[in-house]
Amino acid sequence: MDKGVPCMENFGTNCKLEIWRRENSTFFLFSVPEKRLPSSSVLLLRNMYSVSVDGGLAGKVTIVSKGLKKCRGSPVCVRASVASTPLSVKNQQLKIGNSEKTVRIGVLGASGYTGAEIVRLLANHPYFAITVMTADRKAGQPFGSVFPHLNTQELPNMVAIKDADFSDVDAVFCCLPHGTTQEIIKGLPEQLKVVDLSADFRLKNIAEYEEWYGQPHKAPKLQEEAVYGLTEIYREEIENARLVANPGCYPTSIQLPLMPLIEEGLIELRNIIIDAKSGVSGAGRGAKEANLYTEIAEGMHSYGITKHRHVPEIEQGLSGVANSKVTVSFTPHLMPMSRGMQSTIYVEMASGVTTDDLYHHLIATYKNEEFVKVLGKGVVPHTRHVRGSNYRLLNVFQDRIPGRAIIISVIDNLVKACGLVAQVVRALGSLLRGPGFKPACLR
Ligand SMILES: NC(=O)C1=CN([C@@H]2O[C@H](COP(=O)(O)OP(=O)(O)OC[C@H]3O[C@@H](n4cnc5c(N)ncnc54)[C@H](OP(=O)(O)O)[C@@H]3O)[C@@H](O)[C@H]2O)C=CC1
Ligand SMILES: CC(=O)N[C@@H](CCC(=O)OP(=O)(O)O)C(=O)O
Repeated sequence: MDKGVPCMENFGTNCKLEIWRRENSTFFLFSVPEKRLPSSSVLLLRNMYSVSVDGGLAGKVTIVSKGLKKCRGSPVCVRASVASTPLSVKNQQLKIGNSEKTVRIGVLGASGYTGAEIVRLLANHPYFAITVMTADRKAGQPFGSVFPHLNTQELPNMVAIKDADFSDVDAVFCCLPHGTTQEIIKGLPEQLKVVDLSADFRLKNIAEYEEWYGQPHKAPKLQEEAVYGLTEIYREEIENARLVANPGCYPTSIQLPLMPLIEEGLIELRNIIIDAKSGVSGAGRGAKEANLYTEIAEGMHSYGITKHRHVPEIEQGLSGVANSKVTVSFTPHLMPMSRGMQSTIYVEMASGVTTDDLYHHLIATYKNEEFVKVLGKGVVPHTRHVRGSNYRLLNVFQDRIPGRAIIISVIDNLVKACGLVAQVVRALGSLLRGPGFKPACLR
C-alpha cells in the first residue's frame, strides 16, 4: 500500500492522523488511545470526503490492527470541534501529479460561513484546486486571518468580485446573499459551471420568487436553465447542468424523507406538519441585532411562522413528486447552537400503511446513497451526530395517534445544505474525467 506522510503529529487529544491513497480511495489512519476504543487503537476511515476531518464522523469504519490487518467495525461517531483541514503533503503531491485533471474552483463569498465550509472541504482535495476567492468587506485580507482554523492551507488572497480573474477557473461556488447573486452570475464568463448556494435560482416560478423574496428576479433566462441541486433526487440533471441551484437548508432536511414517501403513495398529502430547528450559523456571518448572543443564548424561539421563504421551495418539491399541489404547515425555530438542523415531521399514513412500511421504503430508497442514512429502529438522530459532516440521518417513529408517524431528519446546515462534495463531483464530473465520472471515494 502506498502509505502517506503523516500530516499531523497530534490530532485532538492524543490522536494521530495519517492520510494515504490506494487507487481511487483515500484512507485515514487515525490512531486513538486504547482506552477510547476498546478493541483497537487504529481506525481505517474510508470515504474521506464524506466526513469532516476533525468534526463529527459518522459512517462505516473498518477497524484494523497496527499491521493493517482488517476486521469489521461498527459505525463510530467521533465528536470534536469542527476545525481545520490539515494540510496533507500527500494530497498536495497528488494535486501536482493530477494537474491537468484538477478542477479549478472559484469561491465567491469565501469570507462567509458557507464559503469557509467549501474551502475547508475542497482546499485539501486531490481533484480540486481553489484558484480564486472573493469577499466584499474583507476583500484584500488573507483568508487565514479571517478564518484562522484554515490558516494551514495554501490559498489565494481574497479579492473583490470586480477584480477576480476567472481565466484560471473551471467552476465557481457562489456563496453570496440572495438578491445579489443573480446579477453577479449573469456577469460571469459563460463557460464556467456554477453551483449557487443562494435561493436565487431555486424557485422555477419567477412570480413566486418575487412574491416570497419581495424583489424582482434579475436573471429570468438563467432561471430557466438552473437545475435544482438535490443530489440524491436529481443527480443526472446535475451532472449535465451549467447552473446548479443549491437547495435551502430546511428544504434539504424535509424533502429527502418526504419525497420518496409521497411518490410511493405511502403518506397523505394533507396535514403534513413540520417543526424545524436551526443553529444560528444558518443566518450567515453578517452582524444582525436579532442574532446577538444575548438574543439567542439560553432560550429558543419560532420565527417566520406561516411565511418563511422556504415554504414555496418545500412545496415546489413535494408537489412535483405528488403531481398535485401539496400545502405544508412549516414552523422554523432558532436554537442556541452554532450549527445543525432538525426537522421533526408529522405525517398521516395512507390507509393500510404502517410505520414499518415508511421505514423500509426509506431504507430501500437510500440504500446506495452514501450521505443519507436511516438509523436502526428506535435510534434517535441527534444534530451532534452530523456536526461538520455531509450526512443526513433519518428515522421514523409511530405516533400515539393511530395512523400517524413522526419522521426525524437531521443535517448540518452548513455542510449538507451545501450538498458539497457529492454535488460538485456530479456537476463537474465531466470536467474531470469525462461523462459519468464517479470516483469511488466520493460516491
Ligand atoms: N448559512 C447557511 O446555513 C446556509 C446559507 N446558504 C445560502 O448561502 C449564501 C451564503 O450564506 P452564508 O455563507 O451563510 O452568508 P455570509 O453572510 O456568512 O457570507 C456572505 C458572503 O458574501 C459576501 N458578500 C456580501 N454581500 C456582498 C456583495 N454585495 N457583493 C459581493 N459579496 C458580498 C460576504 O463578504 P464579506 O464578509 O467580506 O462582507 C461574504 O463572503 C446565502 O445566499 C445563504 O442564503 C445556503 C445553505 C446554508
Ligand atoms: C437561522 C436562519 O436564519 N436560517 C435561514 C435559512 C438558512 C439557509 O440555509 O437557507 P438558505 O440557503 O435559503 O439561506 C433563514 O431562516 O432564513
